[in-house]
Amino acid sequence: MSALFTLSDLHFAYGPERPVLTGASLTLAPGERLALVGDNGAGKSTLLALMVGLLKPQGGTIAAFGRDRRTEADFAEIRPRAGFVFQDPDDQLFCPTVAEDVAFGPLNLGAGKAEARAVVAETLAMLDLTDFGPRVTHHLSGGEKRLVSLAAVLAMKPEVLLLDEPTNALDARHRARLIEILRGLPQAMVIVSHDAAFLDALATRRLRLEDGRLQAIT
Ligand SMILES: Nc1ncnc2c1ncn2[C@@H]1O[C@H](COP(=O)(O)OP(=O)(O)OP(=O)(O)O)[C@@H](O)[C@H]1O
Repeated sequence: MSALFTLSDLHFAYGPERPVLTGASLTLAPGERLALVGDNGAGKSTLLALMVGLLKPQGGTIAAFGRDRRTEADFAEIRPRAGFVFQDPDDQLFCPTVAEDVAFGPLNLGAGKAEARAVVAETLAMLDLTDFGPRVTHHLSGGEKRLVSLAAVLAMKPEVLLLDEPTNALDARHRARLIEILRGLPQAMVIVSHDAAFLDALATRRLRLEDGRLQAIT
């Protein structure tokens, strides 16, 4: 089967002084749970942002879901299909309540109110967050916000998940539950994490980002 994402020879720098990516290439195949590791500041979050067009590479190509992607319209089309769970949930959640945050994506994709309500209930239940719907998002703990940001992305039923440090701020119980949930999902995913045991439990393949390039870890 063809790759979901193919990144070829990506070059990226935020400014002229220090390049972040200097020829990074990867493919993501259906069903893979690809771990992306590397030192702080290596460029892992930057790479995820490039995959969904939040940043534009200065060189190289990005193909996703069978087509080359260049323009903002190309990336607008793939963003709901490649759900990005940000490192910081405060960048993701902006509605007054949890239910509204989780409903936002489905409503934006054209779901009716009743359908969105059903997706919210189903997604919150899957993450053991059944009673969280009416909670004020802003008042949640860091770990709770992280789970709600995952719910908000899963509610869009993406074909690929891009997870940036998903275990940050999670206690042992929720971390174990997250492993169980992710193992049960059919989607291909890219997981950026410094949590080695978490990656051991999930990854089907690993890449290290070092000096701006990706290398397989065997
Ligand atoms: N908006 C920005 N403007 C300028 N430099 C940035 C910006 N965002 C990130 N950087 C720099 O780019 C480099 C790569 O950052 P990035 O967040 O992608 O690394 P990372 O591998 O995800 O790190 P970590 O493991 O610490 O989360 C870092 O040196 C960072 O300081």
